[in-house]
Amino acid sequence: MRELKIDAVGGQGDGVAAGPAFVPLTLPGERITARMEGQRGELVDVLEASPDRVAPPCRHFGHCGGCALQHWDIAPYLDWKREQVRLQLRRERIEVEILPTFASPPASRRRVALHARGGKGGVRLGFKERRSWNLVKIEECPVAHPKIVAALPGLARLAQPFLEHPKSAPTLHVTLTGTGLDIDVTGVERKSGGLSADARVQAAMTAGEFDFARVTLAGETLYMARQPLVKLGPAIVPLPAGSFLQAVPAAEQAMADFALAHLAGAGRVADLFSGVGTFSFRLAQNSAVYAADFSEPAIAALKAAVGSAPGLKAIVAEARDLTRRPVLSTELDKMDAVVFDPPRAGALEQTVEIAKSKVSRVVGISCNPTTFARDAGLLIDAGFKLEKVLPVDQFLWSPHIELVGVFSR
Ligand SMILES: C[S@@+](CC[C@H](N)C(=O)[O-])C[C@H]1O[C@@H](n2cnc3c(N)ncnc32)[C@H](O)[C@@H]1O
Repeated sequence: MRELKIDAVGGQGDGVAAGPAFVPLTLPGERITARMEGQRGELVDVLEASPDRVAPPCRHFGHCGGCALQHWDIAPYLDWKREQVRLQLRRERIEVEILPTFASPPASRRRVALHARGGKGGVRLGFKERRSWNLVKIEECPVAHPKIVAALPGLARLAQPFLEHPKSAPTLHVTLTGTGLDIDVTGVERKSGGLSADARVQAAMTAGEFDFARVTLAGETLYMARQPLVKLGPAIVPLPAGSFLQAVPAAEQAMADFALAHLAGAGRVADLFSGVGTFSFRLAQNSAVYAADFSEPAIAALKAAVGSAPGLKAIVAEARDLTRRPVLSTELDKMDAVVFDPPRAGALEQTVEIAKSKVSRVVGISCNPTTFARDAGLLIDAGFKLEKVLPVDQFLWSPHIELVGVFSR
């Protein structure tokens, strides 16, 4: 057992003391005791608590790996997220105005991935434990939308047939859409014939009983009462199974508002890594849009939704791998602006082309400040100024941070 003084909260959300020693569930300024294993510790006791320590709103907090920072008052927690963005940008020697973090409200997350395990007491449905593969059975979740929380008993029933093979470890990817819950199940053992006919029927019956919109098995439709639809700006989009969707509608809107404010008056905009058109449809209210993403189902859904919003400017969408076949600088020269929103790995190859082009306005949206800082560095070297950054707290009480940065030259 060691007594430690916590100096800061590190990038993974753990308290950090001299050494370094990392102790989860602690806060800057606290004196604590911890049981240490190497550099990692488990909190035993808080001897002197921070004035910013608050009672966590969820009874699962501390065990559940979904949240790391519920014990921190919201203002210092949001400042810490902003500071994480500043630190990552500083590593690339980028100094920029960073706005206060946009805060997603509790109970607003429309997407969760729930793991299911069998056992003597029946199906357990929940999230992974902190630093373990064990499962915490979830009965409440202050982050998820109440309609998802209310559906937990039905989702546990739905998981049952997917556990028929002892090697299956199903994950239910649950999305709350405008027409009800859309559930894509992965982690089901495919050998020995895959899911049996009986299990498929049982899953479909349960889906009907609980009025789920659709159930798919790694993208294959097992049951569909209604096409899952999402409203993205002015458009209504048929969501492909297992498709990417921003986790919190309010955060999505904040990102879109910030991006669009920078692009006023742009005649043509390229929306790269467009997904199903989260930003494309909003952009197309004022600008002609070229959208590209390597997911063919996402591009098909985007195209199918164009007619749902009258009065939009032209939208052209293309399934394209932007790592292997980035949109070339010569193609981008015909655009007035570019929006890019890549996965965690960033958009190195595509950014090189943006940098070489004549485009003068760019918006970068990212779920990884480290790769964003790298890509931003390339644009700055090519004469862009990173004007402002908006940190977005889309994954409340987790260490994840998203951001939008606007560039001009
Ligand atoms: C963070 S999501 C953003 C999607 C969309 N902008 C939105 O907000 O809903 C990243 C997108 O990048 C796409 N993607 C991943 N790797 C890609 C690649 N190599 N080329 C093109 N698109 C890719 C994914 O299909 C996904 O739609």
